[in-house]
Amino acid sequence: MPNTAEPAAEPTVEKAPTKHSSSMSFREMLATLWQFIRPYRKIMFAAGVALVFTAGITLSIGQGVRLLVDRGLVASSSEALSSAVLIIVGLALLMALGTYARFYLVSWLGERVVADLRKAVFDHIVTLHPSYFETNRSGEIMSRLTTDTTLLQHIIGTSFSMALRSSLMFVGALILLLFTNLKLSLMVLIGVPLVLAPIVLYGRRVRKLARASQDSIADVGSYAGEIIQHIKTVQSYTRERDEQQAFGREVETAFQIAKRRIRQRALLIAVVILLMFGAISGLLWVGGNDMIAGRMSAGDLAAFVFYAVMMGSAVATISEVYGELQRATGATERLVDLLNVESEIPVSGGDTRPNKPLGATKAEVIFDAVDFSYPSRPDQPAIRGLNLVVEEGRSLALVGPSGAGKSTLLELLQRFYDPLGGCITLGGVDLREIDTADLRRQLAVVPQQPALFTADVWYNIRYGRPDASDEEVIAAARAAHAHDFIRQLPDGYNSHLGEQGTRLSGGQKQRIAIARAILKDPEVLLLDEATSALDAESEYHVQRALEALMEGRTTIIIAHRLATILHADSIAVLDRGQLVAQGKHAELIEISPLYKRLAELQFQDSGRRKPAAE
Ligand SMILES: Nc1ncnc2c1ncn2[C@@H]1O[C@H](COP(=O)(O)OP(=O)(O)OP(=O)(O)O)[C@@H](O)[C@H]1O
Repeated sequence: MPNTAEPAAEPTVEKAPTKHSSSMSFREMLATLWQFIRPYRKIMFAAGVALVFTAGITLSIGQGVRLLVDRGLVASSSEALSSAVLIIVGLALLMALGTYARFYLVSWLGERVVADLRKAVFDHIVTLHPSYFETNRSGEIMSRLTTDTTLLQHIIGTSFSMALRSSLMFVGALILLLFTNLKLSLMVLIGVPLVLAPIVLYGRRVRKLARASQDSIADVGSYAGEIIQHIKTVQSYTRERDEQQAFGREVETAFQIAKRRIRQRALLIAVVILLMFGAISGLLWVGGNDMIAGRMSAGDLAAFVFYAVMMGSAVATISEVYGELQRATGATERLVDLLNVESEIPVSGGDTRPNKPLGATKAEVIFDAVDFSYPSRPDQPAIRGLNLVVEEGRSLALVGPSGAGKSTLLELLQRFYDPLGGCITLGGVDLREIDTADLRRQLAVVPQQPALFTADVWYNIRYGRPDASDEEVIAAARAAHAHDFIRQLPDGYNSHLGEQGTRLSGGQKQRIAIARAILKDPEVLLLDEATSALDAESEYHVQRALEALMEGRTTIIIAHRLATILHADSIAVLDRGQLVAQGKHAELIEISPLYKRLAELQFQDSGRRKPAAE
């Protein structure tokens, strides 16, 4: 059996998080897969029995052929012929039964193990810290979950069993050959490597090209995916022709690579045929001469050719499967890497059901000398020495120019990242000491671009509290000023919101998100007000809904509207990650030139609309 994927593969310990080098050995791959196969070892054992059984039957068919030729054909006995044919038919029947069991069990094993593996990988992915997804493209993670696992399914469900079966056939055929005719067996033993060496070596080259071909097809796919995703931008800038041409070039490149591959493959097939039939002819010639000279029977010769072909095809199968096993090593390694990434933020069970407040915890939020930079930009502090207190039940508006760090504060408070210096406390407890599920249970976020799932309104509003009753959902929707527009949707609350909620307007999406937050009834509310102006009516409803939601709750709101700012108990002005001023609107206009400028520029428009919102 092939041993390692690469000649220099040293046994590495797969510790997290390893990089993409193909350092996993074949043995390590087996050990990893074994962890997933072990629960089904009984099935594997049964599959093994079926495999040995069918291999044995296949080999004995050679003996049937010998009987058929010697006793039936050569002796011209129709009685012996029929019994030999009956034996062959009987063997075929047994083989069919055995093959049914083997195929079913082995394929079942492949599908089952990969289903478990997919679940394990997904279960792990959803608990990973968000910064992991900033440094790893989601497309790549998706491809591990689909392509890599599919490859493993093929390996476990097909290739392993083929390799095992071929090895058994090889050994069995060899033994039977040796019994039949020693001279010819030696010829075969020398001939098989001679015939197969060029095929195997050349096959490797073809496989490399096949991989390149697959990669280029993947490029074509991701190119098309991006264009479809941004179809409106493409059309509005009338870039259809350019995109068609660019896509055409990608497809042509893929075709050129495929052309090289098929040319090589065609050549390979031709070489295989020539070598195989050349070798068989050689055997027939030597064996035929032996037969004429009376040194062996016609049946022996027939059985001999049968076994020689079987041996040759067994070796060819093993060499073919060998390439696949190498690719499986890469796929397994990538999956193990993913499974080994440890979340930097520990996530506890993620059980969202109990919606209880933490005993005596007061919903007071304190940022104490917080320093933070994003992992992808370690040299650029996003928050610097920030001190901020949000008293329980009070609201704080965050204002500041773009990139000041407002969203970052909300992310830190949800513990998607940990501060590099200082600490953040909720009710006097450091966030790092609160179970993340408990922490997040007390928070609700209404983002600028609410995330809606491809499901109905019920599901989307219930997302933060799946056990809420229909009445509670409707009450939350009413409080969020969403009930009326939801009722007017084609199927009311049963209406599907389409992919990412695209069938709703911006203001409507926000009100769904507000209803979701109201239903969750959190201790602390985090709001990111929409920058894009809503129409006056939408804004009125959203504003009212927010007021209802903020009532008596600790609220931190990234504010873009004067109405919101005037309502807030306190306003914090941020600039380049630092707190530059804090107070009420009137004070800040006096003491903070930055705030004055922001108020003049940014809050002007909404200021004018204020009467509508009030
Ligand atoms: N995921 C991220 N990775 C790296 N840097 C980031 C990330 N998110 C934000 N930043 C950087 O951190 C700084 C603060 O960004 P943040 O999003 O908190 O600003 P903001 O005040 O919310 O701005 P805006 O009002 O435009 O949303 C910016 O310099 C930004 O480029």
